[in-house]
Amino acid sequence: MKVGLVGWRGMVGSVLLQRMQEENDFAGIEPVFFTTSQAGQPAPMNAGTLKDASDISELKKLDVIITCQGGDYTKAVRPQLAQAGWKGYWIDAASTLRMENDAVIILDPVNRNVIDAALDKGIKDYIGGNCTVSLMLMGLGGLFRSGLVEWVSSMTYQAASGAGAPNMRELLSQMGVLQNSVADLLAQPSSAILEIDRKVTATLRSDVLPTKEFGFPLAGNVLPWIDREVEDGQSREEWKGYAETNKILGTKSPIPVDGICVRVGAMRCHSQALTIKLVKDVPIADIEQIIANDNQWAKLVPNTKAASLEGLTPAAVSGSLTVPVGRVRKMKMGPEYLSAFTCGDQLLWGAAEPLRRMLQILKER
Ligand SMILES: NC(=O)C1=CN([C@@H]2O[C@H](COP(=O)(O)OP(=O)(O)OC[C@H]3O[C@@H](n4cnc5c(N)ncnc54)[C@H](OP(=O)(O)O)[C@@H]3O)[C@@H](O)[C@H]2O)C=CC1
Ligand SMILES: N[C@@H](CC(=O)OP(=O)(O)O)C(=O)O
Repeated sequence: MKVGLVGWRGMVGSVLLQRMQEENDFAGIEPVFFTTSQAGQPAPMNAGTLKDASDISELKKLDVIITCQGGDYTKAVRPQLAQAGWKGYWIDAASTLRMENDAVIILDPVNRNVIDAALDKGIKDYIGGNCTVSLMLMGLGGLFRSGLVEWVSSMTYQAASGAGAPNMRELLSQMGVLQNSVADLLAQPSSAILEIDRKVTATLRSDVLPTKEFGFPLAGNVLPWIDREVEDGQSREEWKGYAETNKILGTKSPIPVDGICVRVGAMRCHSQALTIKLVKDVPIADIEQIIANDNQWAKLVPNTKAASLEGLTPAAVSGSLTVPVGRVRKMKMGPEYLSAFTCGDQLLWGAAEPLRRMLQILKER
């Protein structure tokens, strides 16, 4: 199987490559590495030289193309390949094709049935889902698939990495500038906290903080809008919650999913606080079993202070495939109202992992 890799050098692509190497996914495939900017330079893994990612005649030779290059690349190249009669499989991290009728959103621990049915039908485009949606479903897919969810409100706490590598750097730079602005006062245990706070706030509001990427301070702040405005006052990130969840699950009658998506100063893990309206009163022990037994990555965290602070945070989860789900309890609104909190690495299950697993599914067929 000849597999083309486009965007392997970027942040998502590097995580993908690393995971493919860890899982020995290169066994049985012939990788061909592409670039939009460095054609002719040596490819990784001694795989010859980098090919031009806009060269349709080279791309046409491939059985599978995996791209993490971004939506503009998808928009430019996928139609040209179709026009050239290419019949291979297209596996993509970008959102461009997700909602197309002849594309599937891939998250195989949750929707392997949908993926298999699409492969049987001859569908060729397999697209990774939005990170927030994928992470919610990795944690709580069991509840959805057991038909227990009437609706979900998801309030997110999304990491800087979702906005890109330069944004992660900017967050850290902002943290450094804030710390420096009060370093002398912090060094004196007797200094007044309100003086420290006043200086930090002045720095946050000044133009000394680097804000080229986010446009605003993220360190010491939260940003209650992600992506562009769509309709009804929603952000596009919030819109994806409903659209992509239902497409991934292949629901016949859509389950309402809505909430507010917020950027916070975490590095690469998205967290979400969920209010779930169940279709009926289900004992909490049964709910915990459904969550814990759904897939090998979802991990139930006991609803205690110690366990939550130990295991249900970006600091605990970063770099791991585990998707902890905790704070599971019935809410005061009534026995059908469930709260939960989940956290996951948005570059792994939120981006790279579903892509490499899709390639494995193709190899098995
Ligand atoms: N960031 C995220 O959380 C998620 C992103 N996605 C999708 O993946 C796409 C890529 O995202 P992301 O990986 O963050 O993008 P990056 O900006 O990290 O990488 C994209 C491309 O930029 C080029 N590039 C230019 N300079 C550099 C450099 N110094 N180091 C590395 N690459 C460089 C590379 O292309 P070349 O080698 O051709 O020059 C690379 O493939 C997004 O557009 C989005 O569609 C999907 C889910 C989550
Ligand atoms: N929008 C996400 C990251 C991302 O790339 O999402 P999508 O794959 O749906 O474009 C975030 O900012 O956290």
